[in-house]
Amino acid sequence: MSNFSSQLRASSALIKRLRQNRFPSTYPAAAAAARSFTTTECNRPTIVHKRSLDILHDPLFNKGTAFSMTERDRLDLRGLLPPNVMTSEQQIQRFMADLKRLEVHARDGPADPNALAKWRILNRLHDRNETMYYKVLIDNIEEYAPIVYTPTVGLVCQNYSGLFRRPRGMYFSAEDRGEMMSMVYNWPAEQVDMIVVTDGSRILGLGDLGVHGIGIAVGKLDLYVAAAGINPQRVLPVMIDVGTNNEKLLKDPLYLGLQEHRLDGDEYVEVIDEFMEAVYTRWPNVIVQFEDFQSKWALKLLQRYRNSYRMFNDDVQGTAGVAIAGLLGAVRAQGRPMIDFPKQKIVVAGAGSAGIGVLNTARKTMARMLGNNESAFESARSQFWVVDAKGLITEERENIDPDAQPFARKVNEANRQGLGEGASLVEVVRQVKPDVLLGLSAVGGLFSKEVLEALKESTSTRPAIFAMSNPTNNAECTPDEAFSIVGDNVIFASGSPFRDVDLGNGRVGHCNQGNNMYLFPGIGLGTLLSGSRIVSDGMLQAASECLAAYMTEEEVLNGVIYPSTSRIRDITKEVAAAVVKEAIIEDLAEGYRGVDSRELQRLSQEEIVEYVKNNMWNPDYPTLVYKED
Ligand SMILES: NC(=O)c1ccc[n+]([C@@H]2O[C@H](COP(=O)([O-])OP(=O)(O)OC[C@H]3O[C@@H](n4cnc5c(N)ncnc54)[C@H](O)[C@@H]3O)[C@@H](O)[C@H]2O)c1
Ligand SMILES: O=C(O)C[C@H](O)C(=O)O
Ligand SMILES: [Mg+2]
Repeated sequence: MSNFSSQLRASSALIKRLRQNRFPSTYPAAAAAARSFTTTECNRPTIVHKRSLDILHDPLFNKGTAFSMTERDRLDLRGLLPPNVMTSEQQIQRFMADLKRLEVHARDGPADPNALAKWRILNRLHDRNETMYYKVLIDNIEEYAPIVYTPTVGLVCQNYSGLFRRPRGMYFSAEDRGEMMSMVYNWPAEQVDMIVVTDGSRILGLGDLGVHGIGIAVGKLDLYVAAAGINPQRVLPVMIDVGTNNEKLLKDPLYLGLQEHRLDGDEYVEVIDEFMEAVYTRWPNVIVQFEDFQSKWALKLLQRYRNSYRMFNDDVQGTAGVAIAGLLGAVRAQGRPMIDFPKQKIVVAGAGSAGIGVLNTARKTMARMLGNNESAFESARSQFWVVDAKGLITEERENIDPDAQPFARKVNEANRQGLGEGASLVEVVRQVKPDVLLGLSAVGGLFSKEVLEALKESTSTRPAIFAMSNPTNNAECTPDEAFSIVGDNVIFASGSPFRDVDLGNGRVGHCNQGNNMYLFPGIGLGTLLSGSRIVSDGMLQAASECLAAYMTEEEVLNGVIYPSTSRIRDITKEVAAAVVKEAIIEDLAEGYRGVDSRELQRLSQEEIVEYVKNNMWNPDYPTLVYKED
């Protein structure tokens, strides 16, 4: 038993007795009992008549991270705050550090020097008035998605210790093992539709940010509300804090999470298992989106849970769908039919959870187009050249990651191309002359001048560059670099938003945002409204195909392969409808609320879209009626 849990257990008798203090002081016996715990009049406990979130949301009683563990147990706060208990001095230190940081960022900070300041103002509104917050967000989504979501959300996570004011969501820490099944009941909502959970181990391309990664779950759920119309009262951001391997955070006295190295192996899996069991016990219909788990666990956990729970991994599956839609758009932009996709030579830089997700799905998509059999699947493999931190992956690679193994080039194939194990990205691009260069490496500037110069020799009439790593500084190249070095004709997409490029004479080099935000809200909403117990490959494929088909011929020929963010609510509705339809076709749809599976089966395509639309929450004030308990 850890020191922490033994302290807790020893204090349980005391907790029970202190609970008596809730009696009003007109009860003489209780008042006397209360007095027996106080030494002087001035530290006599304050009587409160609320617990849980009501306490945190009441500025009169809220102590934030300074609630002691015994107080957290007494007031049903366990799990509603990050695990590290702070002193009031530390709280003030964090606040002051944050205040000063704003000045620093205003002088020489990120591209939008006011981004963090805007985030704070929006965040305060979020804390005060949710309906108004989402109205502002929906009505100005193009302007504020980059603030509440990528890229600013990355900066928010990096500075979370200073930005933290009120908790949002739940924290399950390694110290909560054995308690999660009861802790979930500390969350006040009877119904939860969407959970986005992270363990903070790989936040965007920023690495292990530990408990501060909760910001990413909050940002994703903001899009669930704004784009998919999930009711904000039914979303739950979750941080599973199993420690951090970020040495800076481990040494930082102001870090909000557990200051120990990450759990690993069976111990780690047991924590995630316990969390999954707990949330599905309380909310059997919830959908859990896994977000920003390091690749080491992302793929394993997906395989572990995807056949028994309603869950998906956004970085693996959402990203793959968005990338495929973009890759098909790039084929169309060359004036060729989508069915020519299997002829594309694709160099992928990055073989982590996102890269592997894209590779597997792209290969399957090609195989389907080539006849959907074993030999089609085998021949599709040869379209990909995969480069990771150690260079080109071939079968000669020692200790090759099993997930990357299917994409390792045969040695003789590589040699024929003048390449060998570990060849550099620039060599690979020079020799392969690919149609597409796709980056999910988290390395900013990886598509250097040399690499882009090499891409000019592409055999494609219109090469495509996907610099998908986030946030902005981690993009493999900028659209300016792409258009100026490779040429005006290039198709360009990046994970984080950039401005379009002025090519002169009124021509525009379009910068597409190739981000999984175009799919995950629709996948979640479609799964919810279909009532499917799992998120099948077919449902994911339907989502991706819907996004691919959303763009008109004229748009793609102009280099526009993804919709603008201003259309995100519309595309999400369409994607959700495609997911519902596929669930019906696969006989997975069990219905939602008053609509059962038979009724769903009778709906026409238009009626499915209407059904989705009618179930999307809108930011309008409801009429309020008061009733006594
Ligand atoms: N646009 C999107 O929608 C989207 C979605 C998911 C992930 N991403 C981004 O993708 C990036 C990677 O995510 P991940 O989970 O796969 O991370 P990861 O850290 O697991 O994988 C990174 C991969 O890049 C490789 N790499 C590192 N240095 C390299 C180099 N110099 N050349 C070539 N490859 C190199 C690594 O070997 C590894 O295979 C992150 O920046 C993330 O933000 C973007
Ligand atoms: O969060 C994003 O913007 C996309 C993606 O999920 C990522 O991890 O980079
Ligand atoms: Mg992610």
